[in-house]
Formats: sequence, C-alpha cells, structure tokens
Amino acid sequence: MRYLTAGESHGPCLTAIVDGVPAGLKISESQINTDLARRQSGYGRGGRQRIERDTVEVTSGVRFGRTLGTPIALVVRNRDWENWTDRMAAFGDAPSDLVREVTPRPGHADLVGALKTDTSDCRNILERASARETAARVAAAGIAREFLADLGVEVFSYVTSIGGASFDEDDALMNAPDYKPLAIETSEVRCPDEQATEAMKAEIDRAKDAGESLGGTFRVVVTGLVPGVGGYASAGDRLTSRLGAALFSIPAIKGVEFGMGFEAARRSGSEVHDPIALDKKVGFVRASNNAGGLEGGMTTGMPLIVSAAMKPIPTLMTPLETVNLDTLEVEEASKERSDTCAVPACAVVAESEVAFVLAEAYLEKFGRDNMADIKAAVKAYRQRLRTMAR
Ligand SMILES: Cc1cc2nc3c(=O)[nH]c(=O)nc-3n(C[C@H](O)[C@H](O)[C@H](O)COP(=O)(O)O)c2cc1C
Ligand SMILES: C=C(O[C@@H]1CC(C(=O)O)=C[C@@H](OP(=O)(O)O)[C@H]1O)C(=O)O
Repeated sequence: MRYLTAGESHGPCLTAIVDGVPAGLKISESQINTDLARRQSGYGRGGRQRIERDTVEVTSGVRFGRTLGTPIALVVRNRDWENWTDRMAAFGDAPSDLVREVTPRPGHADLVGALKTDTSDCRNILERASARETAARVAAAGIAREFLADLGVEVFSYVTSIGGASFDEDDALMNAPDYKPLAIETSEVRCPDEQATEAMKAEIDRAKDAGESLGGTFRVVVTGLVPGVGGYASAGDRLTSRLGAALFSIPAIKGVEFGMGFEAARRSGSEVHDPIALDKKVGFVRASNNAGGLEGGMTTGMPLIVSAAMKPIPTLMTPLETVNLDTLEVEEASKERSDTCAVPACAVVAESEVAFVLAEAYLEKFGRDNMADIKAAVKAYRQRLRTMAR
C-alpha cells in the first residue's frame, strides 16, 4: 500500500491516491474526517485553521462503503483557495500587483528550494513545502488505519513535551502489553496529563507573546500487533528503517527514537534487553518493552513505541535576518500567517505515517487481495504461534 499526494497550500485542493489496497475493506468517511479534524486541532495553531474545515471526498476505488481493490483517490478542498484564485491561478498572467516572496525564512524550505529550482519567488517553494500537504497524508492514511483496525491494530499518539514543559511518563505503563494512556483527545495539546497540558499551553502563550515559536516531542504507540511483521533479511525490509524514513518525511521532524531510544546507549545490556517468557495462551511474551516493540527490524508483538522530536516552527513574528533575493540587502525574513506550535498536529500526521508502514508490512506478510483471505491468514498465524508455545 502506498500513497502519492499533490496540491499547493493555497491551490484549489489537495489530492491523494492510495494504491495497493485489498478489496472488501470497510471505509468510513466520518472516521477519516475525525482524523482530519484531529490534525487541524491543537493549542498554538495559527489563523489558517480558522478558515479550513477539512473533509474528505472519495472519488474512486470505493463502492457502497467497501474498497474495490483498485486505486483510491481522495480530495481535501482548501477553503482558503477563494482568497488566492488570482495569485495561485494555474494559467494566465501573474496579477500586476503580485507580491513576490523574496525574503526567505531561515528554517523553512524557502532559500534552498529557490536556489535549487532557479526562482526568486519563494512562494513557488513554500506552497508545497507547507505542511498543509499533511492533510492529504492523513486522509490517505485513513485507509491504512481502517485496514489495521480490522485486524485489531490500533494507532494513537500523545505529546510528551512542548518547549521546556514536559510530561514524564510512568515506566510501568510503557512496559505493559496493553498500554494506553488516558485523556489524550480531551487535552488541547494531546497530552494525557492535566498539569503538563497547562504548562505546555503556558509555554505556547509565552512564545506567542514574544513573537517566537516552539517545537516539542511526541510518541506514537501501536497496539494489537502480531510478532514477525517486517523483516531482518535485507536493509529495506527492516521496519526500523522504514518507520524512521516515514517519520523523517514529515516537515520539521528532526529526531526519532524507538522504545528506550538514546537512553539505551547509556545503559548496560541487562538493563536494556527485554527478557523472553512463555504464556500458554498467547505464546512467547516479553517481561518489558524497552525495545519499543521492534527487534531485528520486526514487530515483537509488544506495543510499538516510537518517539519523535519536532523543531520550532520556522516562521517567526519577530523575524531573524535574511537576504532579499532581489536586492541582496540584509532584511527581516518574511512573516507569513503561521502556527506558533504544531506539535499536537504533527503527532497525528506521525500516526498516519506509522499506519502506512505497518499496513504495507502486514500486506507483505498476509497477502494483498481481499480482507477475508488476509484475516484468515492472520488468524492461522496467531494459531501457529500459540501451538509453538505448547
Ligand atoms: C503540522 C505542521 C504544521 C506546521 N506549521 C508551520 C507553520 O505554520 N509555519 C511554518 O513556518 N512552518 C510550519 N511547519 C514546519 C514547516 O513545514 C517545516 O519546518 C518546513 O517545511 C521545512 O522543513 P524542515 O523543517 O523539515 O527542514 C509545520 C509543520 C507541521 C508538521
Ligand atoms: C495550512 C496548514 O498548515 C500550514 C503549515 C505551514 C508550513 O509552512 O508548514 C504554514 C501555514 O500555512 P500557509 O501554507 O498558509 O503559510 C500553516 O497554516 C495545515 O496544517 O492545514
């Protein structure tokens, strides 16, 4: 299962095509819309989110709520397009009063994109480098999420820090096989702790007042996985590398850690590796989950736990210096309307990327044609694992 997106931030719409989806998968438009709304939410988002009300239109590949096994096309309209029809027109001449973006923002794709593509109007770059594109990814990943959910696999995320405010998680929870923290969706920053939520919001308020921006960290957790998804035989099989690449494809992600992450490098082996035990009902189990549910590039059957770090938003209302691409004078970087902090939204995008990687890995292992055969293959596999443990 793979996806491709198209669309500019202020163009008419974003489009995604998802290929390789098995037939017979039930798709819920409202579930995709819920995920799109989750991606739009979060304390610290800017004015654009007050304009957009993202909803999906499915224009191919689904009939009477079930997939046909053919490419699925999804469209998310940009409501802001009506304010940009002349400045973003596909054809005709540029308006005579067009303001070109010639003061690239440090930290964004503006300067390097302009150098690379031989333009001095950074709008040609930022329209697509904008994380507006991630709305299309979340819509597309709705298909992957439905597929995983049908096999008992759930993907969720929560924020662990914003700026200097952090949520310090209980280790016991992270090591539990049925791990799920509470009250994520009710927190304005997707943090399961009320006090930490308030501290994170206060950080965002302070940053906004100072014309600053913030980044942070979040965690994506996946439960209900069978062991042995992914592979160890070749570099491209390893889920570690595939998940890492998928997460690093999200704008502003600068770090990814699995399970205990970098901390493992400071501990000795016996403190890090997860002892193996036998449970007569389910088969081989683990006493802990420091590996974050991955060994040898494959799922262990414990929850997949992956953390990521998002850098601060590049657009600053108190801008850094830049060089004007027309005059070559030093000036302030441009101040586009912008988010102050988008860590909660980014966590939802990360859920989507993780769901895609896992859906594809499940299809590799259990077949690709239709849901009935895939479900039967998963059931038979679980049964074999139970038999092995007896
Ligand atoms: C959900 C989300 C929202 C974002 N919102 C903004 C924003 O409003 N303003 C901005 O300058 N950057 C924003 N970014 C970050 C930029 O898109 C990103 O820094 C830029 O594309 C450069 O890529 P890089 O940070 O990976 O180098 C956002 C990123 C995400 C994931
Ligand atoms: C529009 C969204 O986020 C945008 C991400 C973004 C950026 O530079 O990444 C810049 C801002 O938008 P614009 O493209 O209008 O400058 C954000 O509002 C969205 O997430 O839906």
